[in-house]
Amino acid sequence: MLGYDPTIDPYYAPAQYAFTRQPLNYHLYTLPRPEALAHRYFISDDVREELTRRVETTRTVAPPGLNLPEDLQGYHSLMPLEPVNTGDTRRQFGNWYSTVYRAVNSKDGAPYALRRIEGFRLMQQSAFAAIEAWSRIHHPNIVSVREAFTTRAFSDSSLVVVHDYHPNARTLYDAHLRSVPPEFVGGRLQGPQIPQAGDIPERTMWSYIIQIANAIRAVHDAGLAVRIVDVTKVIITGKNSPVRLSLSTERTMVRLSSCGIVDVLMHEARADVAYLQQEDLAMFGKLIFQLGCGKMHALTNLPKAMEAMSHFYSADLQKVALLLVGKPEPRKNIGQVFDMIGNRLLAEMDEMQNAADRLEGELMSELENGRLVRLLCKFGFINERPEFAREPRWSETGDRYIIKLFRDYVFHQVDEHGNPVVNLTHVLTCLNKLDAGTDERIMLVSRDEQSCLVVSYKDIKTCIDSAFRCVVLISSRSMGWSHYATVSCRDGDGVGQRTSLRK
Ligand SMILES: Nc1ncnc2c1ncn2[C@@H]1O[C@H](COP(=O)(O)OP(=O)(O)OP(=O)(O)O)[C@@H](O)[C@H]1O
Repeated sequence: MLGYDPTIDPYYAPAQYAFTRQPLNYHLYTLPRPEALAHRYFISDDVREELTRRVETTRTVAPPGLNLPEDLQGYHSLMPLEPVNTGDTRRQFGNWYSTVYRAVNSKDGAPYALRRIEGFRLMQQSAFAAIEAWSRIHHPNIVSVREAFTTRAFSDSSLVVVHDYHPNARTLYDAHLRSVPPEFVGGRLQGPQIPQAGDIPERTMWSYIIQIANAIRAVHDAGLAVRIVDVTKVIITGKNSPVRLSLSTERTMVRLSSCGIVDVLMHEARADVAYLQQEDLAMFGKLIFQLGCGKMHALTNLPKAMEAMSHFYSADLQKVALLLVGKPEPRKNIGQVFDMIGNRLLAEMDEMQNAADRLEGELMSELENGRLVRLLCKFGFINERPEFAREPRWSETGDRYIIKLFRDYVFHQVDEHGNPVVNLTHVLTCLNKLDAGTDERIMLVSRDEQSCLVVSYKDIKTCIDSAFRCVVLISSRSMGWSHYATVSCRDGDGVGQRTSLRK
């Protein structure tokens, strides 16, 4: 591609385990595109990078020596999503040691997030009833719960709860409250980063509040309680960049993770749901104070926390936080939060619709690409086959000679000095016209300039279809498939014909 410099490699090193991968230039397609061209052929670089990173993360494998089970009740390829430590630094879930793994389900081949709680003994099967109730909740701001089981595969008695997997998810704690020591990035010293009150813009705070409140409402409406609304258990699962930088801020998607686990762990305690729902609200209020004040222990001194919040956030936001951490009372419920946030909800809706519009736009620019790839594959299958070399139809007097000439016309253009012309727009235009089979005529000239043919895209399309069907037929015969219906190796308009083959 024009301007492609393989030495400039936007190399991305995944955070968890380093591995080597082939350099991939994310901007490969975008350079030849003139800025003035309104129509864009490919999704934007930031979306492509984000999605590529997700795919890449999904395919990372666990380093050797972790001694993980090969099969865990139908899940394989376990990969820890957090450092697997021993000793004092081990990660805890309440009073239990816990680790989150990614694993692939053998039945559907999809990756899932498995939270393992160590040293758990199931006393009553009914403890899993809550998981069934949770698996019926499908909400954009809740990480879906799939199933739960106990296992001895880790050489102990563990509880495993399976959730949907969101590659590259980060907890709110990691994103906003974790202190980062000074470090060298690309040869430059950066940091330290110490979270401060007011670090998170008010708009983002409202977005978090609305999304989490929305999730809590769905859970309460289903007669359940979240039971753990915590900065380490709310994950950021994606970012929608602004439609236009000047118009809006980036919108971040957050989801409650770890749902259903406390219900199983505390099954025997049998607490009243209304009481637990009040606890959810208090935990939610605490989370707002933590994020607003930039520290975990914000609520140890409420007046000080309020003062810090008042410097950076509106009175409305403070009111919501205060309501939530206030005394539990029967009339207090998550609906009250929505009564208080009125207009902010509309702003959030605007952001969501803008984000949806933008993604739809991105989709539009990729819409034709699958079709063009299929066309290019057809081309690849039929062009330059040595077995056709002696066939008269591919010779200079044969009807399929135009496929060769057309290939040169599309890909092997040269300028007046004989230098290659690399013009993606020309290729895409030709392929689109070919796929549509337009009546437009073009002049195909052989390299030695001895032959010259004037043909329409429709003619070329017919030729390519016929040649491709011929290749498919020969290939299917060699595989023992008998010709069943309409495949024809003869020339003719193959448009709309279907191929069905039977062994
Ligand atoms: N459903 C999920 N999909 C993808 N990643 C997840 C999912 N749930 C959790 N994670 C990731 O797994 C890691 C560990 O999650 P965990 O909830 O244990 O957070 P934590 O910060 O380690 O909290 P704690 O200190 O309480 O252990 C985090 O990086 C989190 O982003």
